Amino acid sequence: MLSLRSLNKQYERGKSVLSDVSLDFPAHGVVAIIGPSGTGKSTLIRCINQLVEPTSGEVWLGGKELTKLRGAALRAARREIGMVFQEYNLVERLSVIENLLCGRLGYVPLWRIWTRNYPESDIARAFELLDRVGLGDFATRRADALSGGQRQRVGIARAVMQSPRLLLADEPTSSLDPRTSVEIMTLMRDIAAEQNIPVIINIHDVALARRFATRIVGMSAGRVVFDGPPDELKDHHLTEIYGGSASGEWIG
Ligand SMILES: Nc1ncnc2c1ncn2[C@@H]1O[C@H](COP(=O)(O)OP(=O)(O)OP(=O)(O)O)[C@@H](O)[C@H]1O
Repeated sequence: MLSLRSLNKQYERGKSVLSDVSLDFPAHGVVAIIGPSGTGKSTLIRCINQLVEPTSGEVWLGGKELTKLRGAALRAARREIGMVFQEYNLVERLSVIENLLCGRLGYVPLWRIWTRNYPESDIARAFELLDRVGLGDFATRRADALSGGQRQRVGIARAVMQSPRLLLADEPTSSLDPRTSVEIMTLMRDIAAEQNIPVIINIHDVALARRFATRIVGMSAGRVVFDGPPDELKDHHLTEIYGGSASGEWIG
């Protein structure tokens, strides 16, 4: 479904942030990408939807090479990839329901956005999704009056409004308390399964990755050093990914 071939990224000449990353992702399931800070996880996720342009290598989604696309063709391909952000990226002064409708931005003509004249079917879908993420009573509330967990629920619903074939999440729980983090991971896993799409999540918390992922990709210094199911991720892999740690407190 999604295939990364020999991806390399250098923001500065001679300094590789991603080195020869090749991964194939299936059409279902939760893949967690783990690794220490600065190891290139966000860069990898952003190379998938081309928010970051790889220095070399290929990204294929559903038979299309995204790395070759430009302009309107790239925008159309990006619509098929939903993204959930650590800091939610909501439009703070807009209502919750309008934030969801922003997920249709790539699909409806701009005049409809400017005049806030969305198709009835989009509005109905937005209300349906709001109910699904447990915020049915919050439609008219401004985004800046929500808690972090509620914001992330809106972020997830907005991403699903795009009708994506793939969901990416960049540290979606880093700003949340442990209980809310579990709720958000549960929601992402379940909603992706309901939509029949895969989800790829960058995550610092190894315990959450183990609990929710069907597959874990471990990165170190821009390279993939582990790729397998959670029960195959052993302490020596974690040592390779994170380096030696006396406390081992990150081992979930
Ligand atoms: N736009 C940029 N320009 C230059 N360097 C960048 C840019 N974005 C990221 N980097 C560098 O690339 C490296 C990898 O960053 P990246 O954000 O991908 O890592 P990460 O594993 O997601 O880290 P974290 O877990 O802390 O978010 C870092 O050294 C970072 O400083």
